[in-house]
Amino acid sequence: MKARVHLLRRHCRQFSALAPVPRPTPLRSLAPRATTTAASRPQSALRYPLSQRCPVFEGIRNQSGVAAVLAEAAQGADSITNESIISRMDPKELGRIKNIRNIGIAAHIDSGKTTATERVLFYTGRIHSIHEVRGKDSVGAKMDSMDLEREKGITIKSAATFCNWDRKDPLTGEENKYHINLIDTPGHIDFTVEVERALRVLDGAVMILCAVGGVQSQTITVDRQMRRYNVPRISFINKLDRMGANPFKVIELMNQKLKIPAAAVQVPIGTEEHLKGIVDIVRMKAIYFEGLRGIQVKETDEIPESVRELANEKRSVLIAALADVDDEIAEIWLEEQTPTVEQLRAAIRRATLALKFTPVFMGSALADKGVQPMLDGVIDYLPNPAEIKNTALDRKRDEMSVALVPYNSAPFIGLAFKLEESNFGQLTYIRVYQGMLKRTGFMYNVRTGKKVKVPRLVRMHSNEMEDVDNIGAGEICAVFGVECASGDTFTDGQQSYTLQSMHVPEPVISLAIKPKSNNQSANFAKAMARFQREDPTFRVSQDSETQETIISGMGELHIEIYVERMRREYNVDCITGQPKVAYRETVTETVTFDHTLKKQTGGAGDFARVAGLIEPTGELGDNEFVNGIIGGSIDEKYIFACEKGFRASCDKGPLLGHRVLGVRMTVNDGATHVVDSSEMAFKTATQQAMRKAFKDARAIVLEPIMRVAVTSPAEFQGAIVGLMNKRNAIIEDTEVGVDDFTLYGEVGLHGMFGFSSVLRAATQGKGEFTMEFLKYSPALPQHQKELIEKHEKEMKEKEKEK
Ligand SMILES: Nc1nc2c(ncn2[C@@H]2O[C@H](COP(=O)(O)OP(=O)(O)OP(=O)(O)O)[C@@H](O)[C@H]2O)c(=O)[nH]1
Repeated sequence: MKARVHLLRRHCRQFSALAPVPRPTPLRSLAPRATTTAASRPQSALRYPLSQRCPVFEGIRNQSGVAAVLAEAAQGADSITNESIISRMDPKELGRIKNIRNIGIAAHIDSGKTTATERVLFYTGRIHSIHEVRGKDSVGAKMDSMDLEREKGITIKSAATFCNWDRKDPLTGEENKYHINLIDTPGHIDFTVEVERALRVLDGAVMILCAVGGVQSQTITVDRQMRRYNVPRISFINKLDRMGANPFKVIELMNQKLKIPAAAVQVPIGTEEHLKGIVDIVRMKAIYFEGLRGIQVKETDEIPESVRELANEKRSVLIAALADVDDEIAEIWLEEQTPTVEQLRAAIRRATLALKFTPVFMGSALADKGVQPMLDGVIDYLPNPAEIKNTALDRKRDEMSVALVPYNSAPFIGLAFKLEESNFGQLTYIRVYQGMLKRTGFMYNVRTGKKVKVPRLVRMHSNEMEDVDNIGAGEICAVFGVECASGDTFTDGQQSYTLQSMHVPEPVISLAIKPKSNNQSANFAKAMARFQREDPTFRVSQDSETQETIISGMGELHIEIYVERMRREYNVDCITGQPKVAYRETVTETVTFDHTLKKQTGGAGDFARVAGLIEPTGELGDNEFVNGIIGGSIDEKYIFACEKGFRASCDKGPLLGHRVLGVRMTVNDGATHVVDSSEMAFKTATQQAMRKAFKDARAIVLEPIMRVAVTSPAEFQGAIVGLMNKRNAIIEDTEVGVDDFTLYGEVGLHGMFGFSSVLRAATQGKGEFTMEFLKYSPALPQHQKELIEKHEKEMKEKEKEK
């Protein structure tokens, strides 16, 4: 089919460009044929007796309604389709859920996420005036509620809000009030976990791109994250008012660099300072934004002469792109017909939900243009909660994946995806997947087995909240006073289901930290505990030798922000050490060991003999301990001590004292003394054996390799390449734009400390860079040698001090 479509493309493009704008006919059905993870098993699965496949649900066969749907969903994630769930939904509930959208806004730094969200809140009547990010009125945008965010003009924490969008469908004339739960996420890579957790619980997303910057490094990261969680998206090219804005170049880059086909559903009427409005090329209408802050949307059939040809051309491109991903449009095309507006709109929705396509909207949030049609796009093309297949794991059935049913009348299942300390205690954000959450009701924490009361239930509006009595399936809310960890599943106590949590990246840098004065220790400890609870990428540990507190995070900015928050929010000034790279250690060869610990010089002695081998596991992941003892040469209780010794050695590797990755130890022989052997002796013997064998097994130091993107005006190209070469970077790609230059490469993290000031100096403050963890790789031999020598010297000095 695809090949034929390609062959006919040129001919059809011509045809479509000349075709008259079709007259809208009543919309028949906008229901998608396929959804993101829509199951393929047909409903006829119900013909088989349930008890044959799932004894748990034996007896439920005769039940009808919700029980039958739940039983079917419990057969496995693929046993039921979203259409089947929706078709049997109570009409009132269906009416409610069809009008809900849970969406996130994600993009590269400074693309205008917060600025666009501010407009969304204004146009939906949630706020009554617009304040800009770094605006002259010093108020700051609603969603950047922290002082630090307003001062720095960056989003640090994702913020949730909700709003209602009254919409009259232009094709059917149907009027509806849509309830939109919206999460604005930070753009900076150091706060990427905020994007991860938002995407984990949202049903759809708006990806914002800059009309000048195009596809930037962080756009690629966000693209990856959206794919990781199967999140359908619409795209919005912002900043059309900027000099050099070129939305079609951006779409070309999207098609080249992102792994999802994209095509415009709008074209601009003018760009830069001539931006006047946009043309909706699905319905072929010109749209202008008038009145205070563009609040009045004026639509006309008169497309300005200057963009008429462009609009026709881009409409053909849109149809061609859809024909590649949607059979219905492909067929229409092969028959040399032009799809109707209804067919086009339905195809865009189908393809978007099936993750095969992203429709591209455009405008300028700052110039108050294009935001309302983008909101209409959220309604038209992003899924309601019932159109997304959400799954859980059944702990009673070997973690089998089962489907969740977004009915209010189903048993409650929710995920705590974000925690925040507030003046009223811990605030826990929950996405309700199934059933209802009620104020003063009870829920059970699956991890701890504890029953907890829900004393207060709220909807969040940035840092403000609105009390509610209950929250239905498919919605997002927050509860107060519930002790839990981020990623915990809550149920009604009857279910054995758990929800998979989000991906948490490993921290890559760490530094020693302590309060300046001792009387701040209590506050310091409080702050540490809170930050750790709220942010899974911020870790706190204690160095067992120096007793120093070590904090680890995703980058210099991440750590800097926490140190600053400690000062502002807890009145604790801190002294920090130099940032350190989180190196790792591993072995590259298999070696055997046979080690005896023997201290038997009068009185109670120590005796333990351990023998076996250590080897690489083949993956730089968890370490493994294997009990290979046959015949009882080491007693079972001492084997456990051996494992403890091995794990302790892995926490503090023999080369540098950094964590060990990917090592397997097998203990297959040993000896025990009736009197002198003890758990302690076996633990110590294993540690000693590990220390020696580790080095014999050609141990190496691994360092975090970062994926780096550096952008600056083109004149600094040479300087940037020089800076990266000096850091032994592998330069993967360079891009020279009209007047800017971007370099993509991989660099060892240790070379990147202090890079922001070096870059600033080399580019007159005009260069920018982003970096994110890519992988662990062996450090260069010379660097390894230096690190090991330095570590050994420090250890000797410490020894002397003792
Ligand atoms: N010219 C122009 N500037 C814009 C537009 N939208 C936003 N900006 C400016 O771009 C800067 C960044 O905007 P934000 O809304 O903070 O961007 P963001 O994506 O939320 O930023 P982070 O969350 O820090 O990544 C601000 O100075 C805005 O005023 C636009 O449409 N046109």
